[in-house]
Amino acid sequence: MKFTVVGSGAMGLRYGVLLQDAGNEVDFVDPWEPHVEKMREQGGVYVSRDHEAKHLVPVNVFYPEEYQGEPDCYIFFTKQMQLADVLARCAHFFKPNQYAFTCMNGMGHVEKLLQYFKPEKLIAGTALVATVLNGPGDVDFIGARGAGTMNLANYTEKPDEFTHQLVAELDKAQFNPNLTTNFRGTLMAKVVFNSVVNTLCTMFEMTMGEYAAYEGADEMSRQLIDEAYDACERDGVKMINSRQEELDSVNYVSKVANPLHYPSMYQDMHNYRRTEVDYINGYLVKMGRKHGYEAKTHAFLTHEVHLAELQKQKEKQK
Ligand SMILES: NC(=O)C1=CN([C@@H]2O[C@H](COP(=O)(O)OP(=O)(O)OC[C@H]3O[C@@H](n4cnc5c(N)ncnc54)[C@H](OP(=O)(O)O)[C@@H]3O)[C@@H](O)[C@H]2O)C=CC1
Ligand SMILES: CC(C)(CO)C(=O)C(=O)O
Repeated sequence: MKFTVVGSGAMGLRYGVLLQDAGNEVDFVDPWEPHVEKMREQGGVYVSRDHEAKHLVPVNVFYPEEYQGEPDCYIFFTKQMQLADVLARCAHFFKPNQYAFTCMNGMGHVEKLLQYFKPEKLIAGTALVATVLNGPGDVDFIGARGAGTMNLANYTEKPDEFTHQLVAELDKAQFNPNLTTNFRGTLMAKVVFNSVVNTLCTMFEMTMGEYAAYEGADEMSRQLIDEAYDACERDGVKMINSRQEELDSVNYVSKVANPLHYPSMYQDMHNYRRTEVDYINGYLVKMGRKHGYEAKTHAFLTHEVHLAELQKQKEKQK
């Protein structure tokens, strides 16, 4: 299969490099100049696994404006706030027969992708794998090969032949894909997960393992999960997990799978960048408000993260 990764940061590289290893043709598109220039200069991207075995993997990398490839499927992995701009810069090479696949965190991307791709060509999911971009041209895949899991669903909730081929390729690349026919329920499960883990680890500058080891963590997680589910259920989302299963997932992924990982939101804050909080906790707040429900803790946390972003901006200017 032929893939083009759009947004070749940490996760774009993880999906692209492993699909390339599994025998697919993969191109990478990214607008971040230092990153693209570094990969061109060194002849690829340096890939480590859990900070070890750093090696160079050759990749074909392009700026949006110069790209002319014709893949079967695009894989989108920008940050939520970058997507609209990146899509506009890439629009010249999108064709009506091509598929769009993404496992970005948060919500907001679906509507933007539907401006460029037909509903029957859109497949979205979630990835329970941790990846860190150490800097331009240098990525670290956290966790043993094949250890992570992911869910995906068609926007139409009707898998076609292409979807099954995509699942087979993701399986060969050891992403452990699970195809569902519940689009919003699948995506919202990860939003709820991230609204707990990403946000709290960012605010308290701690790893997922440190958070989950705190004796009050279950009570905190449960409060956020309950509010999130109350908002989702009012909006008619059929959640794929029960509230208890969601809490179990927070604990398993934090304690067993990735205890040493600082979630991607922490990495953004730490690097003085904007976070995706408006698309995670903020999204849940808006969803609740549509139905007269106030997800108070999520609203408070959204403000807290924005306050911390402001402080980081001041720190950067010093
Ligand atoms: N990382 C992870 O473990 C996971 C991430 N996700 C999700 O995947 C999507 C893509 O995230 P991810 O792959 O982490 O994105 P990255 O942070 O790796 O890259 C996205 C963009 O951020 C900017 N950037 C990244 N690193 C730096 C740096 N050191 N200095 C300056 N700018 C930098 C660049 O764009 P620019 O210069 O324009 O800012 C880059 O193109 C998001 O929705 C995320 O939530 C989902 C599961 C796990
Ligand atoms: C926590 C994690 C890795 C999911 O496992 C994630 O989604 C992130 O870091 O943003």
